[in-house]
Amino acid sequence: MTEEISTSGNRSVEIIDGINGLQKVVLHQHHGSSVEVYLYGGHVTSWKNEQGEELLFMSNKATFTPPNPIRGGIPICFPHFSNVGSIELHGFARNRLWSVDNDPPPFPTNPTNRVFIDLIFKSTEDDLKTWPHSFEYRLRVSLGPVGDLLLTSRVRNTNTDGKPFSFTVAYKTYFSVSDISEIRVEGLETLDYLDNLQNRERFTEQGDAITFESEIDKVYLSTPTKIAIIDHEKKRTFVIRKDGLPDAGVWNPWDKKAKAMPDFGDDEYKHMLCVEAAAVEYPITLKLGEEWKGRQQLLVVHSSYCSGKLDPHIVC
Ligand SMILES: O=P(O)(O)OC[C@H]1O[C@@H](O)[C@H](O)[C@@H](O)[C@@H]1O
Repeated sequence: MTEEISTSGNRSVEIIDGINGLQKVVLHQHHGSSVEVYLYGGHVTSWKNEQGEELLFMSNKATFTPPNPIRGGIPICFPHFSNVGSIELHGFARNRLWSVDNDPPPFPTNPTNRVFIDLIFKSTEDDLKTWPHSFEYRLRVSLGPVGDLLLTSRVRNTNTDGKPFSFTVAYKTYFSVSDISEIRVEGLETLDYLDNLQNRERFTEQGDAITFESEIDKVYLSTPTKIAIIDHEKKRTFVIRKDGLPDAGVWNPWDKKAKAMPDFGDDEYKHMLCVEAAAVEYPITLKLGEEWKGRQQLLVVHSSYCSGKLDPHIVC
């Protein structure tokens, strides 16, 4: 089934059947970049540049079979990130069916030259039994004229009992990298982090860019609004720009954990890195009718990118 939502010039938004018949929305920009987002999980599963190269990692063993999460792309962790209380790891939003939101509340400015889709997720009767709060989670997925990917989340408290609720949230972004041992991440040096491999104890990072030689599972706290992932071999740098998401998870399972994961290839850890724009340290509390907004923009710049300067417009 194909449903064309809009076309303007060479830009288009279509809904088509994806893997296992799960519906996906495909956004195309006029110069050839594209994005795919599954209604299952509101999950961005593909982001391609003008040359058609995939920029996100997706495991060859990923199952697109509800109720399992999809291993790769950008799962949305909500109403909590990580393992808290009785709810499943990383919350239930990534394992539920979202809908197209045909009449979202307006944004302060209308995007020009962008293609986008609005999705909405509300909890099911079953979800209310484990997390008894009504909410509307709206997600706009938007592809820009230079191929940048912008995700905007808006969460509103719609609790009929008038009670506030608190949540944590993350865009668990799996970046595709040439070789993890050659990757550097800039923007997290000297920051405090919680180490999930050491009972979430708090430590302070050294002054150098982050490099990778073993398993990592950390949440960096109060991070800057820009983080760069530098991949020299691919001659490209991902720049994450974020708003409303002060923290950043960094995860790679490395060899032993990779082997233990049924939906992940033994060697795939070499070609992925999760950097997760998040609000974790201080949960967000919303009173009835209040709304929270958090944005992540992903850009790719060439490797002539200046080390130590997080401005993608500066080329050395
Ligand atoms: O296998 P999942 O549920 O997608 O989670 C994978 C990893 O996700 C990371 O974000 C967590 O910090 C890890 O602790 C976790 O193991």
